[in-house]
Amino acid sequence: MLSVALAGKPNAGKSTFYKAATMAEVDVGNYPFTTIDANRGVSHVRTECPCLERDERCGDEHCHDGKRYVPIELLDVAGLVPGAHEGRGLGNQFLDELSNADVILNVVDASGGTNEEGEPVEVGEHDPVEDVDFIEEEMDLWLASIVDRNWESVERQSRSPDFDIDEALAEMLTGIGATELDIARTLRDLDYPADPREWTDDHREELARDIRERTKPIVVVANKADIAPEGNVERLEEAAEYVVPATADGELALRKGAEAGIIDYDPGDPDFDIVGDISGEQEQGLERIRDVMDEGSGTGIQEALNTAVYDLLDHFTAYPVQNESKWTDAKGNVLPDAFLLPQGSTPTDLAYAVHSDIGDGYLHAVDAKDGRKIADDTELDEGDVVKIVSSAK
Ligand SMILES: Nc1nc2c(ncn2[C@@H]2O[C@H](COP(=O)(O)OP(=O)(O)OP(=O)(O)O)[C@@H](O)[C@H]2O)c(=O)[nH]1
Repeated sequence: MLSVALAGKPNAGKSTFYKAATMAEVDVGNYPFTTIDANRGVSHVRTECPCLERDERCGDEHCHDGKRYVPIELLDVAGLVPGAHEGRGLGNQFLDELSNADVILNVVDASGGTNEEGEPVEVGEHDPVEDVDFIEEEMDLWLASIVDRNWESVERQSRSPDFDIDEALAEMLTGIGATELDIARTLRDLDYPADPREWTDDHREELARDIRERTKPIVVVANKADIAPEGNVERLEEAAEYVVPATADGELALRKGAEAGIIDYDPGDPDFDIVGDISGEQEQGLERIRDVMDEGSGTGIQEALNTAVYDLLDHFTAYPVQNESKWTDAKGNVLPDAFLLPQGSTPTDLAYAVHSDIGDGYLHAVDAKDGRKIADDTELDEGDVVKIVSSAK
């Protein structure tokens, strides 16, 4: 499962985001409990279900009337303060938790109501743009320290006649999610000496920064947009490439309201309806949330997760089925599974995502939308429904 990590200063709203995004709004068959442990839970990205192209909706728990929720893992990493990579506030332990993440959501307090240490100050007093750079810097320095710690070993290996720097670096960095391809691409972009003993600190820092950018891309969540002074969100949008204005508090209130049957809302909806009895005070609170939703893409929580997975990681959703005309599995469930795959994935990749035996026994695939056989090197697309024919049982 893809893994998305929430990072940021203390009090930026990570736990609120996490609570809202892992609430059991949609139960997904294989993952009945949304919380795996205290700070690791199941959340979802939202996409359009292919059942919208048919007369009937799938009607089960992961599809809400054509809104399809596909599981991902969400990690809530405790607040990071400047100097985290040197261990300040247990920061290096927390940074290590990012090793498993495929993409980072940097939750920033866009209201400027918390200082660089995450302590409360007057709203507008702190410049949230600083919090964009600081997380990147701490992550870069954390990675640089991993490279430093292991450099002696690379130097030692370099004395061997069959030394290969790509392999040595890949071995060092697979733990933080770097592949040999990431390393090869990074080394192609860097100007560096062939002998590791001639590398300077600058070479190592550059390597760390480049690998970090490749393996831990960042979406900035401009949280507390409901109370952010004018211009703050716009300045954040200028400071980083991917910025999503959000209200984590707002999303939590909406999900709780939906659970209690007071409001009609599905995660990621651009708006909500009040359908139950509520007090004047509650209504005022909900209208403030609506103001934020009107400005951006809903509360921003679903949008942030979707941006991370579909835009930054460049994944798409494919649906394997066993019966290509009914789009069902052996038990008759319609579109029972959805898989997130990187762009460029083929039917064989989908087969392997389903199960390694299905992948090993792959014979051919059929596009369930038109019933035609798909060439093995076809790049699948968002919403493809595919029957895989495999010799595996
Ligand atoms: N106004 C407003 N307040 C928010 C929003 N999201 C979270 N908060 C508040 O911000 C405070 C901090 O939120 P948390 O979720 O505990 O922050 P955190 O980043 O997890 O903090 P640490 O656990 O210390 O790292 C709480 O009082 C939240 O209610 C929001 O969208 N708007």
